[in-house]
Amino acid sequence: MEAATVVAAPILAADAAAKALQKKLLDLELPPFPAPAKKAAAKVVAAAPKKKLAGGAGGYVLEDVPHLTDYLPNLPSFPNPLQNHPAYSVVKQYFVNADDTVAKKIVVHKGSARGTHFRRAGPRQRVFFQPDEVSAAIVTCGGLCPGLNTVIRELVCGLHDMYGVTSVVGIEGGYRGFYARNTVELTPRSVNGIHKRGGTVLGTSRGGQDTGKIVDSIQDRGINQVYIIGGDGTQKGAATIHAEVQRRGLKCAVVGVPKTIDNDIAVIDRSFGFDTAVEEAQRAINAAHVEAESAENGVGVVKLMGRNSGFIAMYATLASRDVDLCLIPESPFYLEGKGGLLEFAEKRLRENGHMVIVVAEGAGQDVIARSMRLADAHDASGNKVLLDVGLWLCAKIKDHFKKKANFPITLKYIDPTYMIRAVPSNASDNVYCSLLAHSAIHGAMAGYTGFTVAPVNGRHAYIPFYRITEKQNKVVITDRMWARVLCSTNQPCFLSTEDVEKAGQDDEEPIVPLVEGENSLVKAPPLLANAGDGAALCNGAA
Ligand SMILES: Nc1ncnc2c1ncn2[C@@H]1O[C@H](COP(=O)(O)OP(=O)(O)OP(=O)(O)O)[C@@H](O)[C@H]1O
Ligand SMILES: O=P(O)(O)OC[C@H]1O[C@](O)(CO)[C@@H](O)[C@@H]1O
Ligand SMILES: [Mg+2]
Repeated sequence: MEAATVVAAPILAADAAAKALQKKLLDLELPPFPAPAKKAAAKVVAAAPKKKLAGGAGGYVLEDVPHLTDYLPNLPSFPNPLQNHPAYSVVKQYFVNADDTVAKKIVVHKGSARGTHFRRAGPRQRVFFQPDEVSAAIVTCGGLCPGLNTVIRELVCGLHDMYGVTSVVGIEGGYRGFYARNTVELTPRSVNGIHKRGGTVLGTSRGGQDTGKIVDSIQDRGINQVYIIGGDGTQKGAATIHAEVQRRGLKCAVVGVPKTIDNDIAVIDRSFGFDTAVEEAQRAINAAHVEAESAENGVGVVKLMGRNSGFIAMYATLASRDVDLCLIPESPFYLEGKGGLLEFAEKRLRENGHMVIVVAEGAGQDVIARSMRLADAHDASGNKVLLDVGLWLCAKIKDHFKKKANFPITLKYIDPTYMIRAVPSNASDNVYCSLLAHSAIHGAMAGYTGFTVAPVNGRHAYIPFYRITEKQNKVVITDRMWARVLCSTNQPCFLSTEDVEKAGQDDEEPIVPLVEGENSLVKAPPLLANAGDGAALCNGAA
């Protein structure tokens, strides 16, 4: 059962809309919390999340996150110990204002509603945990990602250095570690230097998410802050853990820290480790380019990670500028015939004598499955096991040119998939991970729970789990960023009008093209006035 969603009202009808909204929100109040239950008897089935919405003038909507006092109304609060911390005492406005929020959408028009906002992350004046009362646990789940160790380190050190928390344990081997393994004690000393290593010192896994047993373990061990680092699957697991913790009436903050090399988590700006992965991918693309350039009709093929979302391939392509063709899961392609991949490869080789192809591992899965008549297989977490698009593509290209008289090619295949995620995070990801960990700690100490922390439009925010898990972040192929890729590679877009229409169907808000004099504020300069063809093609680039 899902609570009603509030629709943002236009700014012109602000007051009336706000009143109607307030009335709706009153109806959405959480029901009184049931008496604390002991343990779940059988398998836990998560209830649909109750949305916590607050409305304001001009169609403003706050999609708030749960707070421990929602179901434990008499919890005492304490002054934040940070205000006596020598490092922070000089900061003029260290605590965020109680009503600070972060806008989901920052490009607006004169008549736009203010729209969805999230609670701003950061330290609060009052906290709901005494330092010596906190018993924190950290777990990492899903695939590896650069920066995991940095987040672990900063959670331990941040809790210790900012709030004086000394009891932190690590759960080993992902979700199943809660009930199948002992915990490891984490201290600033034991985690010192781990940020310089790839992987996760806690270990990770897929599958094994048994909510009942996990919450039993949380309850039995007296854990009252859980930091869960992982991707979309992990955040879904965290949502069910939070729902069960709340059902049992436990004073335990459940905090999600989003991790995904694929950058496939919705709403947030980008996920940690992504920057490092793109940088690492450059090394493989460079190698492919060198190999291709040095051979007669050299073809370099690089396969990069990206199960359902092609961000790594897209950004690596844009960064490199040596790529002739970028294939991602979101953009279908075909091999044979007019406008197909093989025709393009032939043309590019005739023009340049070499070419580089970057392919995301999730690209072309339908085409391969059809050609091989294979049944779906899934991993322990339920993710589809991918067919090897890299090997398949190489075989198809080789076959094609073998049949051509006087067109010998030299093809080199580079598969650096695990190499780009098993490295330590770079400097920018390290700073990002540190801030993320701090924001997570401030939220938990302030009593917030059931949230994922991440930057939204450059500001850290607390985002309800349902917002993060309801859909995956994907490359929008009708957006300007993908156009920039096509513009830089000059590859065919492979799309029919039907494909383009279908691609636009998932867009959250309908795109209204600006028409000069009608809905545009500024009279647009004529295209090509001061620019070359390239600039006109990429017109509108932000
Ligand atoms: N719908 C779900 N509900 C509860 N738990 C889930 C769900 N989906 C996945 N999980 C659990 O979350 C953990 C991680 O999931 P998964 O293997 O899909 O990786 P992820 O967190 O999505 O990270 P990534 O995809 O970046 O590797 C696993 O232990 C899995 O069992
Ligand atoms: O082989 P594993 O560990 O299941 O991970 C592979 C998957 O994990 C990811 O790196 C996401 O974390 C995907 O890009 C990739 O498909
Ligand atoms: Mg995932």
